[in-house]
Amino acid sequence: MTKEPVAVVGIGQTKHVAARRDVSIAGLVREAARRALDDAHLAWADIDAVVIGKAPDFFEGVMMPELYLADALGAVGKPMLRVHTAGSVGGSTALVAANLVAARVHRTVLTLAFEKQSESNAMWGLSLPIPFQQPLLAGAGGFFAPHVRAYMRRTGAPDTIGSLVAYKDRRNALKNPYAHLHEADLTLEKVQASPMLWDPIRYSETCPSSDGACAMVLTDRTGAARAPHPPAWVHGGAMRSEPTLFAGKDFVSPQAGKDCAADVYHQAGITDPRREIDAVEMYVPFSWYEPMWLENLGFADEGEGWKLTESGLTELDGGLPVNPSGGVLSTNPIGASGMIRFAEAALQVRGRAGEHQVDGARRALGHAYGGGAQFFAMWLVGAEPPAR
Ligand SMILES: CC(=O)SCCNC(=O)CCNC(=O)[C@H](O)C(C)(C)COP(=O)(O)OP(=O)(O)OC[C@H]1O[C@@H](n2cnc3c(N)ncnc32)[C@H](O)[C@@H]1OP(=O)(O)O
Repeated sequence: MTKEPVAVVGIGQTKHVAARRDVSIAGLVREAARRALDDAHLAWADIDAVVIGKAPDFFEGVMMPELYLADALGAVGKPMLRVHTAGSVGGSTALVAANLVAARVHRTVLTLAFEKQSESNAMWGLSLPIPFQQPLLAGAGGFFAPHVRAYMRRTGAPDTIGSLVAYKDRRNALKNPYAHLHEADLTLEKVQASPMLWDPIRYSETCPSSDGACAMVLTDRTGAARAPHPPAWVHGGAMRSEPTLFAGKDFVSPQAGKDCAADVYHQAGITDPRREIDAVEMYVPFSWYEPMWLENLGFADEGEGWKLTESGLTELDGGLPVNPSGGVLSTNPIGASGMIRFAEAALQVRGRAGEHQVDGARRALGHAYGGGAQFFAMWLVGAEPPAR
């Protein structure tokens, strides 16, 4: 039996900020969900199931928050499911929801991901005291900085690349009203002069810690036909995982990421991603991950990703715009960040991205990764229904 085509008919985000002190976690998720329903012109009663995701409970210090969120998300009396794959969870959550529609288990599913990091401290939440480990592994930046160094050494990339990415993404964020950081007076020189946090990652080359939520309404062909705005259609979606550490693990370009991208392209009939994909929302928490993922996702040959960044190809008006929304570098409510990438890709092909719209975007890739670069989730969405 063929799969049911899956359409994204509703998208909602909160305005991401350092601290949403005016709402509880329940209030935060409800705000995003309400906006997604409004976009789809649907009511809570139209939703058959809810799939929710967030990163580790350690981030807010609230154990299993989903246990009390059913009411806020209109899920009382309906199936509700939580997904967890660390930082990639927003992407995996959307894929689990999409698969429920594709398998005809449910017709219309609300999917949502969130993080309210102001209620904890992600840096120290991510510095787990594992016995016999070197003690200076401070936060995600401390973990990923050596892999960035390895990339620079392997490729000979000049040390200006990271600042070019950061400057681009922060300027794109100025066009996105939901982005956390709006630094109108930032210059490339200021990025390059910002304090070094985790060598070679500077303050302006790292993501902030954000409070935020993102929600989407996914539905079948019948639901899409009733939608008030053009839907985004899922052409391919995949997840892959690998352990944090194993002999031969390539931290610069993990095999699981390559395999995940290849699977998505195969499902979507993409043979030349650089030319066939119009916009990419890629999970870049530290700026150097843009050239690294350009290679991992098959947009550039190994060792060449930084050249695409340097050439301006990934700018909003370039041939392959990367993170038109401002990306994770401008907004990082960790659990929600993967879903924001998926949602922003969908906004692009729906033609509803506002000021950060990529002209004529017909196919876009949403990408998420998490853990020790070990969980990957991606989807490719299009303006037209899938041909097969
Ligand atoms: C899979 C993954 O997602 S891996 C990534 C996981 N996430 C991280 O590692 C988070 C990395 N970031 C951090 O740890 C912190 O944001 C730091 C260290 C960069 C800054 O720490 P703090 O100064 O304590 O940040 P805090 O959240 O209190 O924010 C203070 C102000 O600085 C701003 N800010 C925070 N980070 C940044 C940044 N990188 N660049 C510019 N401004 C920033 C905030 O918006 C806030 O401004 P506001 O008061 O006007 O809203």
